[in-house]
Amino acid sequence: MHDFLRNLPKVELHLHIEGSLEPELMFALAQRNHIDLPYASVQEAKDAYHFSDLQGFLNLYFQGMNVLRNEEDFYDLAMDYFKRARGEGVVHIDMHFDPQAHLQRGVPLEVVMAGLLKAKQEAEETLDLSIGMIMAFLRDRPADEALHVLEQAAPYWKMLDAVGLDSAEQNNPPAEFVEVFERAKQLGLVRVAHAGEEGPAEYIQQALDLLDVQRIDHGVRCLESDEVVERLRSEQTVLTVCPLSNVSLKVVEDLRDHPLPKLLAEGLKVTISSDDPAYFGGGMLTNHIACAEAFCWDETVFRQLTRNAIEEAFTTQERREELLARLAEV
Ligand code: HPA
Ligand SMILES: [Zn+2]
Repeated sequence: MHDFLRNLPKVELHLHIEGSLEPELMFALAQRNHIDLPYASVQEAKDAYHFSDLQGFLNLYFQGMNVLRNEEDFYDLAMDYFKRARGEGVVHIDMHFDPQAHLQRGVPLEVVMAGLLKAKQEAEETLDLSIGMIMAFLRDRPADEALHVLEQAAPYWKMLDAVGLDSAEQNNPPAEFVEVFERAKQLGLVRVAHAGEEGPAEYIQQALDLLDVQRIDHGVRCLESDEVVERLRSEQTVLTVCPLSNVSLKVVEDLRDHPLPKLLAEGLKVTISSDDPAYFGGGMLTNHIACAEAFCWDETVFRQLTRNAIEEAFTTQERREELLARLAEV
């Protein structure tokens, strides 16, 4: 099974590139940029990665990314992850990034974009990896600020595959971001949103109705509403489920209690991603192996999940067909 899962042409639809910052690279960048870290060693950083909820994680996530200052740092961050993911058999990644988290620290959007776009181009040319770009807005910051960032990103609109919505979900409903997402739609940008991770099924409904999203990131709490499940099933809206993330952030107690099998049994379009692999115990392969063990899934299930992800990946029709052909050969 491990060999099969490694060889499976895995497609990751839900990955925060800032959450791929491994402690080793954090230390290297801290040294390069003369920044003091709150950890004495790589091991001490790893030991701190125990969370009781999403906010507990976000505090360390925003602190960790403080070492990212220059174009080269963003390039190194992304290339480091792309190479690691490719080594695990990943063939496509839709990458969220959080401009506001960098702008707040005085890092210009141009620096972020230049580093990430350079890494994307190099990965696509040399690693047999395709990369989608999702510019995410922080839902615990004012919607006005998000709108301003969207306008500021005008030189990059053509290079974005979608806009997203992330960060602390509870009490920050999609409804607050209607204007921002309407503007994105007017610009021809696809929309996605985190919903139903810590927040209620109602937020999934809002994301679909008010933000007109094409994907729901996480979405596991849809099971609390028959109406929302029916809607997701009939529209075959893809859910980007992140199993080890949900365990780390205590959305579920244990992977064996995870609603993934139930989501599949409900006929929903489920996929598997790693979310923030440096913080949640591993990347795509680790997530797949953990699911195989927890749910005793056979190859058929993983083929279906991978087919779902390929069909929904932000890439060309030609690349999707190529990846489907590769899936058929495994
Ligand atoms: O899992 C997450 N949820 C919400 N926001 C995030 N930003 C990075 N990771 C996450
Ligand atoms: Zn996420």
